[in-house]
Amino acid sequence: MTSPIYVAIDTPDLARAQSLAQSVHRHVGGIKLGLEFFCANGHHGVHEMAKIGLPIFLDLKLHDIPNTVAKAVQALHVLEPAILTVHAAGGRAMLEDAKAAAGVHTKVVAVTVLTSLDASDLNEIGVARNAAAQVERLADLAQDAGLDGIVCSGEEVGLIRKRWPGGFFVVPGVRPAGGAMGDQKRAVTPRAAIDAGASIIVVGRPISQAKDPDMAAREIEATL
Ligand SMILES: O=C(O)c1cc(=O)[nH]c(=O)n1[C@@H]1O[C@H](COP(=O)(O)O)[C@@H](O)[C@H]1O
Repeated sequence: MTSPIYVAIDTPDLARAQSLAQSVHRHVGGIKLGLEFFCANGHHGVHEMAKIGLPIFLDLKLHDIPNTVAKAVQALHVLEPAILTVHAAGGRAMLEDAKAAAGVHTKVVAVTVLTSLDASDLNEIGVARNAAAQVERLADLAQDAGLDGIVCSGEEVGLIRKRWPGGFFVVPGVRPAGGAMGDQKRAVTPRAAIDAGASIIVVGRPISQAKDPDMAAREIEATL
């Protein structure tokens, strides 16, 4: 069975990204490339990483007016990402246009409430409800707009899976028991995320900062 672990390759250094992906490629199901990597290496970098032979999750969290996002998604077609992220807070028209602009082989998923935010952060940006209620609302919008799924924390994925049984759910910010949280605030263990209904989990620093990234990936895989 394909591993549900997508390793987040968060570095601007292409050679380091290649070496990290090579070292873990037998124990992960895909590679997630985000803003840090893409701003430094662009299309060329994505093409180079695709040579490793794993699906590419392009996490650019697009969030702009519908026309701009649709044109950006079209410009990414040539990269044929397996998964692409947009922000649900961009609204219905932006979500619909992003999905329409994506190729048939690309899953478009909407980021709901970042896993680095808690209730007090939400309150500061004018969201009075708690994270779960806000994720629920944005997940309903994403489903209505025809997206493939959402990104949320492991604390909410069980609730959303019940409302949207066929959805594709990405859970980042997971931490092995006792692992350093860093900037993550709504983290669960990889196993808890999968048990609650995650389709895939995104793991960055617990693998990339480990002394032996391959061993760290294997240890996480063994818990699933
Ligand atoms: O869209 C994402 O992947 C994402 C959404 C979110 O809410 N939280 C989140 O941490 N991420 C990404 O998931 C990865 C988590 O990295 P670590 O905290 O190092 O495991 C990073 O690449 C983040 O950009």
